[in-house]
Amino acid sequence: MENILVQTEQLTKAYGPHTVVDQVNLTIQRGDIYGFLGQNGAGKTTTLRMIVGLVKPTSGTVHLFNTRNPKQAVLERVGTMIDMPGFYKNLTVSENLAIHCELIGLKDPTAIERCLHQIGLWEARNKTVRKLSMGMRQRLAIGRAIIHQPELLLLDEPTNGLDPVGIREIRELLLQLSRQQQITLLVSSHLLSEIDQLATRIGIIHHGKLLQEIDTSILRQRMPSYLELKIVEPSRTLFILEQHLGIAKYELSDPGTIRLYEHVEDSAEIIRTLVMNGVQVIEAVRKNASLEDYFIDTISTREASYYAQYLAL
Ligand SMILES: Nc1ncnc2c1ncn2[C@@H]1O[C@H](COP(=O)(O)OP(=O)(O)OP(=O)(O)O)[C@@H](O)[C@H]1O
Repeated sequence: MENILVQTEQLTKAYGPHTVVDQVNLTIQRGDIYGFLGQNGAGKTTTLRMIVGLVKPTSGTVHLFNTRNPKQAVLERVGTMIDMPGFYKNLTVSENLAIHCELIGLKDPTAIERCLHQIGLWEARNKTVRKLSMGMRQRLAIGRAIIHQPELLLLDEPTNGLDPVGIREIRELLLQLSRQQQITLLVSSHLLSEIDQLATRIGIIHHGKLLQEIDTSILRQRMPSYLELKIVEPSRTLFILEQHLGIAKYELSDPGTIRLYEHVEDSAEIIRTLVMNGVQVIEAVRKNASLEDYFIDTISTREASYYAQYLAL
């Protein structure tokens, strides 16, 4: 129980007739980098808001740090960046942090300097916010959320609106906060590649329902590999695959790309048979299914889901 920082039970939010978060049971353990994945409007922000008490659930409960005083726990042990934060744009980075410390009653004289180093803005401490790049502003926002050294950090779409360099900087900062400061992270995102490179555990929310919660290490072990063929004549290729090789599990992802999920280890034999039958194979690569494949499969019709069957979910 000590290691469970957040646990929701049947957490539900309805606005009028619309249930936007629907009986969500989510668990975050100490040390997790929990990637909370969902498309726009899936219910991520509403769930985060309910966890920290900004929105009252219609039903269900949130347990935070297993404490009887969740409000105090939120103030002292949780950092949040849920709504796009405003800054005093004509004041410097340090001044903005100082104002924030005043507001939250943080008296620690070393807090600002420590925080500036953590977020990589020490050199930029005397710049006005107006002059910062989007990525630097986002780091400052994260700085505000961690200045009181929380154990748990909740970030809603922290890489929204950033360019690839900014995205990488935020990812590195979050990994560093997790590894060096031992902060547990809950990061919502619709950017799958981002979560893929960051999370130790993922939860997939779709139309308000938590469809899946799984450790990424387990997911990676279980993800099927496939052979991706780039070919010129798909119908002829499929005919040969089926008739000559007895392969039935495949996916035609675009007219010139076929993914084979069976007999992947026999790739040399497959290519040889295709070539001997006059198929022009432009490329053949063995790959592991990605988080994106898994996500799309999870939110699509579950009954027809190849991966769900494969993983016995
Ligand atoms: N205060 C509100 N009143 C009515 N509907 C709301 C309110 N807040 C959120 N919603 C609706 O709830 C649904 C879920 O919104 P939420 O912001 O939680 O989704 P999200 O997954 O965070 O998506 P996004 O990334 O677009 O913010 C949306 O359809 C949204 O319009």
